[in-house]
Amino acid sequence: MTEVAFETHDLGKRYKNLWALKDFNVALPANKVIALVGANGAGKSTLMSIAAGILPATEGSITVGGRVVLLAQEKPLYRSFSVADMLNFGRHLNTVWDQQRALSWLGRFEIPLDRPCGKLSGGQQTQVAMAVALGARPSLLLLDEPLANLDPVARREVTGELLAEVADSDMTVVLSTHVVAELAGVGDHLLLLRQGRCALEGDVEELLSQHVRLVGPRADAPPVEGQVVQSTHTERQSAFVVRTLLGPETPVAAPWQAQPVTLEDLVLAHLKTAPGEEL
Ligand SMILES: Nc1ncnc2c1ncn2[C@@H]1O[C@H](COP(=O)(O)OP(=O)(O)OP(=O)(O)O)[C@@H](O)[C@H]1O
Repeated sequence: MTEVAFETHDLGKRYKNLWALKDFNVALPANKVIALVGANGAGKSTLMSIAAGILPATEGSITVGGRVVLLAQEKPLYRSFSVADMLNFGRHLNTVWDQQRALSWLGRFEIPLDRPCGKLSGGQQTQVAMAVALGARPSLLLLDEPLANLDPVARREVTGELLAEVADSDMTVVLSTHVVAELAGVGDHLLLLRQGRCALEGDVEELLSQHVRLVGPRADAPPVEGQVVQSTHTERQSAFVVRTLLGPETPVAAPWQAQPVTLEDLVLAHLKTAPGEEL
C-alpha cells in the first residue's frame, strides 16, 4: 500500500460566513511532489496552514505524519544576517538539522555564504529560505508559492532539484502554483482545488491517461460515455474534454477525432468546470 503524506476527513474551515474549505477529503501519497492548483481564493493557503498546524480547522480532521515545514511567499529571513548566520539560526531552531543538505542546496545555486540576506536578490533569498527549510529535514515540505519571484528558468531548476531531493529521501513536497503553463514536469501528483473543495486529485500520468479531447461536427454531447469536463463550440465544430476509462485510446467513429490532452489543458478544463458538474 502507498504511504500517505497527509489525510483529511470532512475537513472544513470557515472564516465568519465564508467556507474556505468544505467537505475536504483527500489522502495524498508520500514521497511525491504534489502540485496544488487552484484559482485565487480556492483555499490553497488555508489547506497548507491547517496542514502545518498554524491554523485550526473548523470541522473535520487532518492527519499529518512527521515533521512539517511551511514556506510561504514572504521569506522568513533576517536582512542583517549573513547566509551562514541564517543556517546557524536554523540549526538552533530545529532539533533535527542537516547542515550538509542546506549547504549543498546553496552550493547548487551558487549563493555566497558571507553575504547579508538583505543584499541578496529576491530569487537568491528564495534559495536561502529553501536551504533553511530543507536543513530542517521535513517529512512534508509545504511550499505556498515561494517560487513566484523566480524567473521561469530558475523556477524550472528549483523544481528539478526538488524532484531529486524527493527521490533521495522520504520527503513529500506540496507545491502550490498559479502557473498552469509550467506544471508539466513539476509534480507527479495533482491536487486541484475549486471553491474550497477538491475538484480533482490523482497521479498525473494516470489522470492524463483518463482524459481525451474529442473534436467533431457541432453536437450537444460527445459521441462517448464519460464525464464531460469541458465543451467548446463554434458554428460547425464541437470539442469536448471527456474523462473516460480509455482516455486518448477511446475509439470514436469518423469524422470525430480523439486527441490526448496536455496537463495544462486538463487543469484548465477542470478549473473551468462549474461546481456540481464534477464526478
Ligand atoms: N484570515 C482570513 N479571514 C477571512 N477570510 C479569509 C482569510 N484568509 C483567507 N480567507 C478567504 O478564504 C478563501 C480561501 O483563501 P486562501 O488564501 O486559502 O486561497 P488561495 O487558494 O491560497 O488563494 P491565492 O491563490 O489567492 O493565494 C478566500 O475567499 C479568502 O478570501
